[in-house]
Amino acid sequence: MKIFDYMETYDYEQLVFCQDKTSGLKAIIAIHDTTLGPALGGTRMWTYENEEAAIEDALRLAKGMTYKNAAAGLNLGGGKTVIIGDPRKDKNEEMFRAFGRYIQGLNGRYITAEDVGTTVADMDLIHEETNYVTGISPAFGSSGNPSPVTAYGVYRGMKAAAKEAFGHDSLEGKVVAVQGVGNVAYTLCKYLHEEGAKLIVTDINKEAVQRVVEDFDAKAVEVHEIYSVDCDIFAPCALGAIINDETIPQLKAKVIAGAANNQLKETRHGDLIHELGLVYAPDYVINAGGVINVADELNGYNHERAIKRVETIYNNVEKVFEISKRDGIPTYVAADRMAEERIERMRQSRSQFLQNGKHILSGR
Ligand SMILES: NC(=O)C1=CN([C@@H]2O[C@H](COP(=O)(O)OP(=O)(O)OC[C@H]3O[C@@H](n4cnc5c(N)ncnc54)[C@H](O)[C@@H]3O)[C@@H](O)[C@H]2O)C=CC1
Ligand SMILES: CC(C)CC(=O)C(=O)O
Repeated sequence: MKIFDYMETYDYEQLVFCQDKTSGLKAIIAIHDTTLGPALGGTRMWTYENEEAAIEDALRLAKGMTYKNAAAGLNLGGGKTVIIGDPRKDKNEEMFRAFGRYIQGLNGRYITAEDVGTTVADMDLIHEETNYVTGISPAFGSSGNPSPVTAYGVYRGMKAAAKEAFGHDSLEGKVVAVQGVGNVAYTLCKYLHEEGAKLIVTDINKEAVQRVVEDFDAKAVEVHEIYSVDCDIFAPCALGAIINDETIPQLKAKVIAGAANNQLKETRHGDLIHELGLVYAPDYVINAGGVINVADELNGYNHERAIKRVETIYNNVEKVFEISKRDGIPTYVAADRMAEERIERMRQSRSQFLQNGKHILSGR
């Protein structure tokens, strides 16, 4: 990968490599765009096949955060971190504190939160070194684990997608196939079960599967079977790139609505599902609940206010479908358009106060 070419093509601002020999920290912070405000996005810890895969993941996820935050109406830019390592074996206190010092060094350009492979306890360790971290323990007046709120947003967005596909937003009796039943999807399954949906689930972690089978009467299938099961809604809630050439022909669902980031392997897969008439709720629109929740901390956390804002995911998904139908474009393009237009509007309105590159009041 030619890093500067890639950064220039997709307009990335900054890529930071962090290394600490004592703790074993190897982290990559990607900051995509800070037009709307400081870049906010989680820290993922994962065992990447190689360094290039880690860099690519950080870059793709950071860009997704720019679009997610913009589409959710937040005054925040997009960034993300990946830490290379096995979250079950390689974590230690020094690692997260060293990482916290790197974040502090960015002086507020990047604010972190948890993501796959990291926990509230890890965020608390980062917080020992910097205030530019969200989703720390509620004891600090923070919002804690974002996953349950992400799940609520996905549930609301799924209802909006069901309305588009089936004419009403009730999920009672609908069969939902859930791929990956970790932090977000466990709570999502709870909402779906409570509404009377039937669940088919899979996960590489057998204990996680057992939990939803027991708690929510879900039917378990093998990992490779989840794409082809008879269902109304496919909810990808594990990792990205699962909408691809191999999986699309297998899908029986009419709706795709789930929590995973970067669900489309390539943009052409978004075109393909559109042509096939599938109703796709774009990933970063439907899974914005967690970031909306942690972003609320920046104003002094208020749970009710945050949840009210998460409710708007329903309307945002509806808006995407409207733009898609109005302009005859796939929903992923409609979502990008919605986000890009907001960023551009804000860029323009800010420039009203600039003359020759300097602010007209402060002269800076
Ligand atoms: N946690 C949050 O608040 C947010 C999460 N997301 C995204 O949602 C997705 C899920 O996040 P979490 O629930 O927090 O992560 P998690 O790590 O708790 O859950 C993911 C689950 O997927 C399973 N999994 C991994 N590969 C699999 C495969 N090939 N087939 C089946 N299952 C597989 C894992 O075993 C795990 O149980 C991720 O893509 C994440 O980036 C997006 C927005 C916010
Ligand atoms: C987990 C969130 C708080 C932020 C994030 O990184 C995301 O939405 O993907």
